[in-house]
Amino acid sequence: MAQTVASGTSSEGPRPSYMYKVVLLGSMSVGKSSLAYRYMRNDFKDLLPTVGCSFFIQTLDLDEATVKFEIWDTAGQEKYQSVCHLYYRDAHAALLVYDIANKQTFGRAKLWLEELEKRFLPNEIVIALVGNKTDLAAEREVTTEEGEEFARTKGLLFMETSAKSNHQVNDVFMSVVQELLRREKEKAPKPSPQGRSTVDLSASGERTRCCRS
Ligand SMILES: Nc1nc2c(ncn2[C@@H]2O[C@H](COP(=O)(O)OP(=O)(O)OP(=O)(O)O)[C@@H](O)[C@H]2O)c(=O)[nH]1
Repeated sequence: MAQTVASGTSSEGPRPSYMYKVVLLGSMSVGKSSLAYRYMRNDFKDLLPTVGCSFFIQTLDLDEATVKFEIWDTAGQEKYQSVCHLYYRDAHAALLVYDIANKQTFGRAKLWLEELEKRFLPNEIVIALVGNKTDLAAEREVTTEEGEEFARTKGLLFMETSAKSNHQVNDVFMSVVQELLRREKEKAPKPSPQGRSTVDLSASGERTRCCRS
């Protein structure tokens, strides 16, 4: 994954700095833009449908690292689907968003997962399944258990949110960051018994990418 120069210091020495691209995918009107807007501005308002893609940058100063998040909000309308892969092809993480009050959008999230599975190697990208609009509890068509079960079988992070009532929006992005950082740690050089570092060559440098574009 993309590690840039060390920046800042902590009690344990210089803090590493990472840049991650996170892409929001899902059917039209599930609330992708609203989630991004809530996360970036802590606000909720009626937004126009996304045209193509919009892009935000958020910097997080965490204890263990500085993380620069590039958040790519894609358009859910069918007419933009053919260009979507251009937006997610070098992503480090994807949020597959559906509307808990619209079962069809849950089906579409599953199709998005198939698409990502074709284009990325296993574990190459962190994927979170996000059931949005929990404030519409009375209209719910997808149970929490259905979402959880699907995420569990596919090894995805899972969370239900409401961009409107600000339910777990920050938590979704934070759990994605934590998972990305956990994977960074896993790949970090491990000290050998003699005290010398061993480097996992398969995990260092540029990521191996799948063949499709
Ligand atoms: N009740 C409720 N409505 C929401 C929530 N999030 C978004 N909405 C509404 O759902 C509609 C679509 O929201 P957007 O954020 O534009 O959805 P989108 O997925 O970005 O849509 P596209 O840009 O067309 O792909 C808007 O009317 C929002 O106000 C939520 O958490 N609860």
